[in-house]
Amino acid sequence: MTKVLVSDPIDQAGIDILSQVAQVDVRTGLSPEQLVGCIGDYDGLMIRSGTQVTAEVIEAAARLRIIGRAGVGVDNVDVPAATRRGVIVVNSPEGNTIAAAEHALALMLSLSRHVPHAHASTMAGGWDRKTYVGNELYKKTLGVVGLGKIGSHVARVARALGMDVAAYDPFISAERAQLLQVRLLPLPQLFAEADYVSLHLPRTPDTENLVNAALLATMKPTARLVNCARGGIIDEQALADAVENRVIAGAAIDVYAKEPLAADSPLRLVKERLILTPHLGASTEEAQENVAIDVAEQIRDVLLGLPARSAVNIPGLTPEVMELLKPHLQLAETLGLLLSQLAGGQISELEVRLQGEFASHPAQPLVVAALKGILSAALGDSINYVNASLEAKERGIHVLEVKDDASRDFAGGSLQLSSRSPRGNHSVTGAVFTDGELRVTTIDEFPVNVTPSRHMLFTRHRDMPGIIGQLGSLLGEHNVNIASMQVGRRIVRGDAVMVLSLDDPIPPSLLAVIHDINGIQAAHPVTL
Ligand SMILES: NC(=O)C1=CN([C@@H]2O[C@H](COP(=O)(O)OP(=O)(O)OC[C@H]3O[C@@H](n4cnc5c(N)ncnc54)[C@H](O)[C@@H]3O)[C@@H](O)[C@H]2O)C=CC1
Ligand SMILES: O=C(O)C(=O)COP(=O)(O)O
Repeated sequence: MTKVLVSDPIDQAGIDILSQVAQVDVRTGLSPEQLVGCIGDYDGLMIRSGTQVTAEVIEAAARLRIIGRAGVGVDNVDVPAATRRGVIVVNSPEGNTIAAAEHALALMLSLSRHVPHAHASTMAGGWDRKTYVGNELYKKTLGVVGLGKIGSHVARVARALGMDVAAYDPFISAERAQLLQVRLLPLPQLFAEADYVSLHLPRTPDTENLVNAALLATMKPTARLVNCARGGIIDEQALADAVENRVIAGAAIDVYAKEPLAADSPLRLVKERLILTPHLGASTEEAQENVAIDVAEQIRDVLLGLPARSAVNIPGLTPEVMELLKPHLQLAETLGLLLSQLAGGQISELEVRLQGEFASHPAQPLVVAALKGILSAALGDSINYVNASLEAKERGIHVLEVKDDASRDFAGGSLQLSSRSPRGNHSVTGAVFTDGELRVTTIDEFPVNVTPSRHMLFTRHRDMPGIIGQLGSLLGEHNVNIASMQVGRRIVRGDAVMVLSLDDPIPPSLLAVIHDINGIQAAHPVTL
């Protein structure tokens, strides 16, 4: 009997769809231990943001074929662990967009007119018409950080309210911003100019604590901050201090670094000018019906052997073709992520070259997997195999697909990604060895032979005595353990590349020191 576990509150419409193909057990509020103890009985799992699907849970899920996230963010799912186990992860990229946008706007208006505090004061018997004098949004400047689906809708409504809208989004083209009648600004300028800042970007290693004490201090003392995106993007202690000390005029927060928000959180001590809601951005009847139906249909389809339309980690292909291409898709995505970090930002052209036996595979899934890897730094959970091509097109990435079956560099063929960007051209090549292991075989013009690992460091340098030793010693001094090291060069004492697989991430402060080593021309930390 096919069984599906629903471990967070899901609209009945979704339960009804699942019941067409499976026994559905609704068990919310499970402890991590309880979830690990029961997940082995289930073929499908449906969640929202409350359930933590850890590697331990996935390890225990012997029968699990699909995890359905009824919403956008899958940061509560160990997606790499699911992919390694061949468990499809799907989400609903658009089902709660309007709900989240409207909650951000509701918080902006509530902040401006002190609604919650005025309500509490009146309910307590007060009649205070002085303390709660507010401000208008009309003709004020809104700064949107992350001009994606939700950020774009917030911008549209804000403009209808008579606001001037600016945005910071390093991955959005000027044409798209112009279409939305939004000015693109660098982040520091946006925070300095805005009367309101609203965050609508994913939580990624690059956005962790993006809004810190220093950035908050650049805001106008009359400015207000709203976060309906993800916790962890704002340093919560810094925010509590900034509101308490009137560095900014107020803030409204819906999401938190760790949820539920701790009882002793510094945010709970701020009595005025701060509004807190318990992750309600998607909590409307309409959104919950949307996401429940969207994801339940995908779970049903996958359990019936059909492709999923919003697969986060595996393309919408039949499971049989998937099984055949899985290592090749993982290689393409890994090379894409690697290339995006070597290119350092907006890629304008991508060539995907299928060489040797690779040329016999369908190209589109590999192109899509490469694009997913390239865009994953920008889009986090929102990028998947279904929307990667569209998102790339919207970001002005021109894709070239080349099949070169004459190439004989590796028995199983190889895949080469080459990029053009304002910061130069780069290329990476990889192959899938007979044991199924992925290998990076060239970086730019240099031959290497590296197994991708979670933390890596790539350097371009002059081939000279001592440089390898210096880098090794420096990493050791900062407790960064080297798993493997490879040097690629064309001529002795010429230009060279070094590839290190690391057990630990490179702290930003260490990267600056690495750049200062004599002979180092470039250094790129990569997290896969
Ligand atoms: N509070 C809630 O209940 C909800 C929260 N969310 C969260 O809202 C966020 C946005 O969701 P969507 O608009 O659907 O995603 P989206 O993918 O459509 O838009 C995200 C945008 O952020 C941009 N971005 C990525 N890194 C950036 C950076 N470092 N600086 C500036 N911009 C950056 C991307 O280019 C993209 O345009 C997601 O993190 C999602 O999890 C979504 C729904 C409900
Ligand atoms: O869709 C998202 O990313 C959300 O944050 C919504 O979270 P929820 O489903 O309301 O727990």
